Amino acid sequence: MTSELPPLLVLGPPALYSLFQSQNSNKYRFLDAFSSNLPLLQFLQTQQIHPSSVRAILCNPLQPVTADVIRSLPSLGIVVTVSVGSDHIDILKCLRRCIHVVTLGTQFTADVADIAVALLIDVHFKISAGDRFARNWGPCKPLASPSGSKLGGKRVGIIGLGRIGGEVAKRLEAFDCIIMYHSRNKNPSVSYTFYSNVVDLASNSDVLILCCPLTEQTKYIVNKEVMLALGKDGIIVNVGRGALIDEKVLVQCLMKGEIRGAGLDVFENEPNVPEELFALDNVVLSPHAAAYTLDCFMDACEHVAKSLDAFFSSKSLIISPIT
Ligand SMILES: O=CC(=O)O
Repeated sequence: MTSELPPLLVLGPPALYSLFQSQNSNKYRFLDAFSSNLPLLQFLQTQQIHPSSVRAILCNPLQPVTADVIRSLPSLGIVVTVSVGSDHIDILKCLRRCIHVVTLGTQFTADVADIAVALLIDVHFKISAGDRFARNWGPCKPLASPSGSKLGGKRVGIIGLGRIGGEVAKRLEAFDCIIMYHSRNKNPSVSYTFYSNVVDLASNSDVLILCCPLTEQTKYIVNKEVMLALGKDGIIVNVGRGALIDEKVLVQCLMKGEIRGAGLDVFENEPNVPEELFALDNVVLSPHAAAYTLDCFMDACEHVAKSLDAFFSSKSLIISPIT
């Protein structure tokens, strides 16, 4: 009987948890609050669920777990997010209430790093722009302007040399790029040049790749000054979070040619992408899908399943450090 199963409140688009649901429909009663579009308490009422019987939330970055949500659920004991980042969760409120917050560990690292490199290659070599051109290639049409230079030898500044940033660095070293970085702290185990100041990193880079978490300190870490320091030949790639960049300024810089191009997997107000970007050939857009592979989903499901099993059977949890 599904009604005897523990309720699992799902906040986030169904695509991201449907695999988990298909594997665990005999363990939990899935309550899809995201698709209902109703306020939470009203939604629970329609499901005949008392708020105090909800002990677990499964979520992802597309729907915030706010202080209000947490307050509405007096027995909440765990929030599991199908993401590495936790900026969509009111962590302080969870800490105060002793609610476990479980994020992913390394499940998405390799794929996100691959996509960061893919976005860079696409913008630099104008692959998507060339694709659009080739589809309408007529006999008298000149070729679109070529890419300026080789990728090898480019100076790549990575902002956030954590797990993903480290993998991006490894991949781009194989392309003969020169790696430098900015992080909270200098990493003594790497020989890449460290910049404690992002403007200095940008002035010495041809490419900036954002791989850091979104926090109060990193919001708009790439602002106008940083973009101007990177300059008109510079490319920005963002696989972190949209609000790491001042998006309005980014749009202006791209339109005015104050930077050369951008590869963006994340946006400030997802799912809204600034429309001005649609007409620009120097931009490659991706719908926050860097970890959208079946392999990633399977690994993530395993981690989520273990965490929820441990919680509901009162075993100790595998908690990834919150970055
Ligand atoms: O955005 C995706 C993640 O944080 O894993």
